Amino acid sequence: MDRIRIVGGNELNGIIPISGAKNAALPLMIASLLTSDTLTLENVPHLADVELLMRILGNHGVDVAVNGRRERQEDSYARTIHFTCRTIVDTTAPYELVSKMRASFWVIGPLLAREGHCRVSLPGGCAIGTRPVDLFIDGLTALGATMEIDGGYINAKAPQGGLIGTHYTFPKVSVGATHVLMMAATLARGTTVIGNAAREPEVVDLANCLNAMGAKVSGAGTPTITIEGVTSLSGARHRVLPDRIETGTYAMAVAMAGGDVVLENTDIALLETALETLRRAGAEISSTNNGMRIKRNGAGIQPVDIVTDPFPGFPTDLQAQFMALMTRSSGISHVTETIFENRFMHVQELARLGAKISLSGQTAKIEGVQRLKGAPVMATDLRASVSLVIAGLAAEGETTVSRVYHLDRGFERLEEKLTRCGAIVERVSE
Ligand SMILES: CC(=O)N[C@H]1[C@@H](OP(=O)(O)OP(=O)(O)OC[C@H]2O[C@@H](n3ccc(=O)[nH]c3=O)[C@H](O)[C@@H]2O)O[C@H](CO)[C@@H](O)[C@@H]1O
Ligand SMILES: C=C(OP(=O)(O)O)C(=O)O
Repeated sequence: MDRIRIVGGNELNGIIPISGAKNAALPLMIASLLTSDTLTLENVPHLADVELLMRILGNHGVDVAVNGRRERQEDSYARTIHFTCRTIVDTTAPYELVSKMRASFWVIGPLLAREGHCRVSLPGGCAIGTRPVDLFIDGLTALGATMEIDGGYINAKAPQGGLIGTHYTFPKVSVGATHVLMMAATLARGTTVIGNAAREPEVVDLANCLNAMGAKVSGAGTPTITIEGVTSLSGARHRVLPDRIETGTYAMAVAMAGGDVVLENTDIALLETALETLRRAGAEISSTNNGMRIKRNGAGIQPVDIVTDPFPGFPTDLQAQFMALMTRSSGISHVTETIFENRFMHVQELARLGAKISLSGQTAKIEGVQRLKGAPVMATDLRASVSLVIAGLAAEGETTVSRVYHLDRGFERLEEKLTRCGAIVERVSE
């Protein structure tokens, strides 16, 4: 199994191209199930999750054609991919595939809307909490579907004549359930109003794509989304928005290691809360033509408290990375996780590098230390794994991160992007 080897101590200087967002690409790809025409997506990142979803969609009858072409400059490999689902050949999403990635469960919305029935395995994904699917079940039930759990699967059935528009307010904000209800409602009869919807930029990206396909979605990006059902959707061409979590991750890497880096093909407006937090921690951040520039000022890293929250709050997907940064701050900081109940597995791994972190319920107290020292550590989930890389960049000596498959789910060519900026990071195969 591969490991990532990091020799800490080098500053980062140069340019890092930001990829298309994994968390936007996945629902956008799933939207291809809603039409018999071709959905063309540009700027699709090359990630394990994307490849797995291609296989899952292929199982349902989606033909996937990849136009590997180099965009803009040699270090950008954003792909344009055509997804065509003339007919749905299989309405079952099997356990073997869905259990590997949470988002693959989201096929339930389009399959139900287009075919009127489906059988979808309960999901797997990062082990960061129990991650139930009650909101999906309640939301789709509100659209008239019958939902039944049977042998680890959900059997979903739309009423005769298809799903029916409804008013449904989520009791809790869920990104995935918002994606699914929005997709399902595009082909429902009548108007659906979703209350307490997730406001994440990826929800807006999906709504824009659905509208380009002929859907009538308004209000995405606010807590109330309105969808007027249409009888069919057509093909479209859509560009996946930049990955705000990858952007924030590299910004934190620079804040940690020091240096001066331009993050290209991204947008500062996608992660204002996280960047404001980084400024308070001592980073200098400015907007550029097509991205941002980040420098660490001379004052070192200041301690800052954060609380994760749905967008526009501080993203849970940057919590581990920020905690890694705080391990080297000049004081005491607190990180409170409010989205997932078990998203602190990086704590014990950061401790192996010499970090001082104590946990009390959903809050971690981090006492900044003068030095971290390299050690073998283990990736436990996607964002935790990259937090260990960030810590390794500032640790003395060698850090090796095992279970790199977590990292490959969401970070495209991480070693290459960091190495080009002067870091010593390499993939070692055993
Ligand atoms: C592929 C993708 O986009 N994944 C993101 C998505 O995950 P995902 O869509 O799975 O996360 P949700 O927004 O649904 O989860 C938020 C909270 O709602 C709970 N919940 C969710 C659904 C449900 O039916 N019942 C329920 O209780 C979850 O357990 C969690 O506590 O949003 C998360 C929160 O920003 C991110 O960390 C993930 O990276
Ligand atoms: C938690 C994540 O992904 P997933 O929802 O697919 O587990 C993530 O992207 O950080």
